[in-house]
Amino acid sequence: MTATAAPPATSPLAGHEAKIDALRETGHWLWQRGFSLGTSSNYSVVVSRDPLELLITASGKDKGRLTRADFVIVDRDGKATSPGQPKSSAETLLHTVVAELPGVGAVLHTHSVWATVLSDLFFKQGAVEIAGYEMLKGLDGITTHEHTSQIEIFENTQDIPQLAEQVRERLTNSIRPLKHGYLIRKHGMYTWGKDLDEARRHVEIIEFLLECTARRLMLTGGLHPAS
Ligand SMILES: CSCCC(=O)C(=O)COP(=O)(O)O
Ligand SMILES: [Zn+2]
Repeated sequence: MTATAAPPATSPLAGHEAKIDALRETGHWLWQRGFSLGTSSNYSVVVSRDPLELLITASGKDKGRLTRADFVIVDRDGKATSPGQPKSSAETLLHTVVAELPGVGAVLHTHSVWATVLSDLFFKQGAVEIAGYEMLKGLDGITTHEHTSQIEIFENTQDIPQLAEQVRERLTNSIRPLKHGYLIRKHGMYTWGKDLDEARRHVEIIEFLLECTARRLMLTGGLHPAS
């Protein structure tokens, strides 16, 4: 990752250099893994809780080569906190809706091949069901392989406010709230964590589990995810 100029002292980004560089390094890592190719994906960290403010990637940037200028500070409504900043991610509201949850410090959106394919293959079932894998224990709060995780799938849309409201309803659902992450059909994955390290771990773990699911289907020749 190449060094780029620090934001000027008058910029709303001033003082956030460490978080910016951590997100830049995250983008480079996700790009290397093939999870954030080209301009796909977006990433955010919470920089203020009350009022809620996020540091988020600007829209349309190559995520493998983010510069220190490729970031925006937004409020809970997804609006830039001051004029003159670049346009924030087109999916900003999908970050703010998750970041509103207490305990969330970072949100990562990726576009891996396996998440994209499985989000379509399992769309009619509503979720990818993942059960019995030791690697499930890499997800916050899971302590045994004897666990079933449902990675829910939302239909893709360009109407991000409407999708954000659907996600909000599922995040706050009292019976079975979304945990760890979700998929958007033929699009990608959202995951989050208490901080950037945990969100990165969740990306790795969920991607591993999705790849296991997909490769198992390919080897066994059928859509029998629970068998
Ligand atoms: C070729 S990626 C299409 C847009 C998208 O899904 C994405 O994740 C990146 O959008 P952004 O506005 O955050 O650059
Ligand atoms: Zn996307």
